[in-house]
Amino acid sequence: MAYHVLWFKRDLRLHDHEALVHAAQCAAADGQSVLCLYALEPSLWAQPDAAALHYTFLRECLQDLQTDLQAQGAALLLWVGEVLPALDWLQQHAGVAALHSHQETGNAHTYARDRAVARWCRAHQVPWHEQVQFGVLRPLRLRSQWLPHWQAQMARPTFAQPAQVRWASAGDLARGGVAAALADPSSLGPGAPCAVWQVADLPPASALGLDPWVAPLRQRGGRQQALQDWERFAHSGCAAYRGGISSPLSAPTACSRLSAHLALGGLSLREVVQATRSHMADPGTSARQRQGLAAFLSRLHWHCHFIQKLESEPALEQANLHRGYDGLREPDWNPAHFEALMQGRTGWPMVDACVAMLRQTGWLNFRMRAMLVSVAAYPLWLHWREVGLWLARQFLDYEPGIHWSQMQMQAGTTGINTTRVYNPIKQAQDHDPQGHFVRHWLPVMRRVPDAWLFEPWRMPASVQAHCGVQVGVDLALPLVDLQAATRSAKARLHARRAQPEVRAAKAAIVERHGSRKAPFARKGSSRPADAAAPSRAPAPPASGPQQMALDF
Ligand SMILES: Cc1cc2nc3c(=O)[nH]c(=O)nc-3n(C[C@H](O)[C@H](O)[C@H](O)COP(=O)(O)OP(=O)(O)OC[C@H]3O[C@@H](n4cnc5c(N)ncnc54)[C@H](O)[C@@H]3O)c2cc1C
Repeated sequence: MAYHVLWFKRDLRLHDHEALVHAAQCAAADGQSVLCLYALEPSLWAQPDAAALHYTFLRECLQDLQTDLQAQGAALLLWVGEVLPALDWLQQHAGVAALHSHQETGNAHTYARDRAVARWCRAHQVPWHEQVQFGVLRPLRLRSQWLPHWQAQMARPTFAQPAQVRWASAGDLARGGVAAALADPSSLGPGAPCAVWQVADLPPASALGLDPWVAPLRQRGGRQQALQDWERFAHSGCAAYRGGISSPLSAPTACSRLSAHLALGGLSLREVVQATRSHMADPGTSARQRQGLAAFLSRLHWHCHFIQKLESEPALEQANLHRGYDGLREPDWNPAHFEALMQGRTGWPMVDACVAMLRQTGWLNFRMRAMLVSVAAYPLWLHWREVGLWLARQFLDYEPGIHWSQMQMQAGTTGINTTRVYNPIKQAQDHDPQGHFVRHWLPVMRRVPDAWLFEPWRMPASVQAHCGVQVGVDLALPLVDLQAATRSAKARLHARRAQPEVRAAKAAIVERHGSRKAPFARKGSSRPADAAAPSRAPAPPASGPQQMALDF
């Protein structure tokens, strides 16, 4: 018996799972069964953006998936090894009628792996049916096609889990010899992969070579948790969304906290978009909640808008989007600055408190992420790539398409965005005026008097002695003079930007990656433009400062 292999990737759910629906239809048509496969690929976990934090969350997602599959009588084959040997092995022991999955816009490693899988499928004449995940278009020939595509994808009805699926059950696999062969390690070859049937039997993070640190206050993964998080946001959090998402004090509850669930697919983006719209249309939803949901909906556009950039330009994970910025920061890499940033010892309390929060929770709101990158990229003059790898390992919701596009945008190397520099002292004054946030995450700041909250390094020796805080010992001194270093960084960036060849190359980037239309009809409106007829012609590319303006 050959199987329709349903390869789960970052789509760990059964609801609104197009690849599952398609696999079930194909299996029903040719009298075969659907075999569910998840491959825990050691090579992927060896990449510099991987962390035990992600792995722990993944296991929780897999656990929910396995429970849901078991309730259907389906087995989940957990292959601990690379995908190609898994396919080889299944082909040899059972036969692969077809491979079914969602399209993935991942990192360079998964991109190369998917190309290898495509070659394998061609060589073995196995059809690979890849379904669209998110509102990302492959291939995107014209950027103006993107918004209509996003709208059409989000308007499609969600896929209910098919009632009748011929699943490969544990019993079928045992009878077909697959389970028995898997139980016999010699059938898998020397040194190599193994397969388990229970998530609990997956290897620990250390076996994958991962640093064991896992943020103790992180969010939990899995479909059930994702649904609970959505319910919390839809019924209480969203009322505080507008106005609440900028301060790191209010953001943890005002934001949806759905990003990690979207990254591993515990929720489909479409189901979130549709649930948001129906909640907005519900007469029981207050005006304040509706405003919050409308602003949230705009972020769901941005989700795919940014992933589309990586889909269209896979190199942006490693190289400047605008190659005219090559060599700008590279020669000046300062390991001491980077180390101090990672340790939360920059000397700017708001920055150091964010690093502490990130380490404990695996999450920061958008503004604080942007501030961290801005501090790294301007006054500390660090190249975005290493900083981005470090942050990728800290963010529970690491999504390569959003992450690398944002890293470059905040570092000023896209060539099409206005330079945005976040002053960490001003951010503290605006978003943590009483110092509740910094004092929570940096206990030493609790001893610093209010008058010195924003610039504690200026405390006179007598004040330091009085409050028992020695600057340079208990609190780091700022690594550089903020104003002077920022001014010099901006001047260097702008000098590069002014070069004729750099200016000349900008238009092509706007054409390929620029946003075409703000998701809102006008600023302040609670009516999302995406509610308009999808056939409306998109506006011409924006190239001014509003290009990437986010309505914070
Ligand atoms: C340097 C940097 C790196 C980032 N890396 C990631 C990442 O790896 N993964 C990730 O999901 N987000 C990333 N973001 C975007 C944003 O900070 C997070 O999506 C958001 O903080 C997640 O919390 P939330 O789900 O509560 O967001 P909400 O505000 O509730 O937003 C809902 C969803 O919209 C999307 N979204 C929100 N803001 C943005 C944005 N600015 N750009 C694109 N999509 C957005 C996310 O999918 C998010 O889950 C990054 C931002 C910056 C500045």
